[in-house]
Amino acid sequence: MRKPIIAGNWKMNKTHQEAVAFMEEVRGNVPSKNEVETVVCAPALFLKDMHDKAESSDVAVGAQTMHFEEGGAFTGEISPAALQDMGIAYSIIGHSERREMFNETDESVNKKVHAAFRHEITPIMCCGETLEERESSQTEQVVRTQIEKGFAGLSAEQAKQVVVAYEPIWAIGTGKSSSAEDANETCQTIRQVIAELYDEQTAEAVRIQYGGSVKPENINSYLAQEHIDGALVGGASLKTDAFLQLAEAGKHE
Ligand SMILES: O=C[C@H](O)COP(=O)(O)O
Repeated sequence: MRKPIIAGNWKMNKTHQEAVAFMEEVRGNVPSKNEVETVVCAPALFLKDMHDKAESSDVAVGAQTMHFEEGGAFTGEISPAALQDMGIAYSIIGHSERREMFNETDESVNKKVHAAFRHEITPIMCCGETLEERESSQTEQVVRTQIEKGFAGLSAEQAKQVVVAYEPIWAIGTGKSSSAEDANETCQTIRQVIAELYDEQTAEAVRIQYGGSVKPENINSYLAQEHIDGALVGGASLKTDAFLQLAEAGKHE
């Protein structure tokens, strides 16, 4: 039985004041982490204060990206050691916006996943196809390559702890969500690729989120699917009431 994981990705939104106020509002109201993991991935500037505000609540705070190096001359970057030092236990890795606008590749994604494990950070590793790739029937091959390269060199024990976020790029922030059945089919492919890389038991343990225009009104249809274990939510995670509804939906998966 895989525990559902609902994660918000705020992207470059909110001020520090708004971020801390959000945590104040949600910290006592999210479902128990024994039933569903709830994470808010916020701009790095706010992480420490959000984490402090969460105290021992059931909502966790995550980063949206991190570097794979321990430290050094990487202007503007955030080290995994710094995240770990602040108590940050999750990081999104390889979001399509990072791949498209900040030159992240399957190779750097793989290095970041390894760095996350060195620092006790759970990687939320993103994959997904463009509209062009989908329309030319390349979805399976694209996702297969992203998973094979992203998981390279991980032990089975590490692989089990990776959270994969399947986000068809054409469904991100567009209001055009993938049908739950189509999303499930690709998530099943992802699980199959992991089974080929490792074994069935490892593949069955990996949690796979769907992301792309998820909101309180449609999350249940995704969570009802066999291979979907949660959601990575952008726009709808910015409002406390919607975020709490999404977290609550995870509880009933
Ligand atoms: O990381 C989240 C995704 O990019 C989805 O964003 P969205 O829910 O605004 O479509």
